Amino acid sequence: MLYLVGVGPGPGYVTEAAAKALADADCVFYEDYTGPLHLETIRRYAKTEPIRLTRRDLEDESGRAILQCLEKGGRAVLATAGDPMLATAHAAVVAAARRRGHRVEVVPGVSIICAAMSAGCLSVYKLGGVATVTYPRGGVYSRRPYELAEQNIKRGMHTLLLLDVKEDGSFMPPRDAAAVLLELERLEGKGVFKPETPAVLVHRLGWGGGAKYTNLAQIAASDYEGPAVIIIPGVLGPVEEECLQTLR
Ligand SMILES: C[S@@+](CC[C@H](N)C(=O)[O-])C[C@H]1O[C@@H](n2cnc3c(N)ncnc32)[C@H](O)[C@@H]1O
Repeated sequence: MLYLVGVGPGPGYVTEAAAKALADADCVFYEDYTGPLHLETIRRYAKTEPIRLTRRDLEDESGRAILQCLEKGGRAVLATAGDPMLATAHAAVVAAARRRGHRVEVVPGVSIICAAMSAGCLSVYKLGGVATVTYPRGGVYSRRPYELAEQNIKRGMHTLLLLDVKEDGSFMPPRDAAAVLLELERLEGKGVFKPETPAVLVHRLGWGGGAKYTNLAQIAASDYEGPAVIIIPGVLGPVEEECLQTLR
């Protein structure tokens, strides 16, 4: 049996279901490339030493170590930060295990997507598509955040932007993300990401950070560290507006 276990955005968000899955497992694997994971928390519940898997182990090797544990009849856990299935490619691990006849249970965790909407006072009813702000690869910028925000804004929807993970595993700081968005504006020129564009910055949630209602120019000049998300609000309702003013 394989359990995909989400342990939430930071220390202290482990659910009872997650704790039980960790305690009952014969093999505990974790990955920390889709979000920062508090290893001491995993160790507190697991009865075996957790084994770190890289993106390559999971995406190119199809999680072979996990399958080996399952094939010996063991109960395996793959623990991730946040929710194990939101904004990750772990559905492939689920599919690979099920194809081999193993049962799989997903133990949902508090996702940064939910946590950021809550901390940022924004209604999930108006959440449009989600995108990731990435560093240019080979000098080329992904235009996805721009295109998506443009569509969402036309529909009055909020745009939640996750931020890139660097090669060394560290998280893109918000100032770099704002700089990328302003550069996309320079390339596209449709007025989607202007310096004065209002933005909700949610940084290091669960790790002593918080939420701030600000704009892209101020984020670009800030020294907040990642991990973080930036939400570009759509049309605000009066309650959202009132609550956001408390985050200034
Ligand atoms: C690829 S997403 C994975 C989301 C995760 N599966 C979840 O459901 O929470 C990872 C991104 O979420 C954001 N993130 C993760 N943890 C965060 C935190 N504690 N506070 C703010 N943003 C966070 C960062 O933008 C990071 O690059």
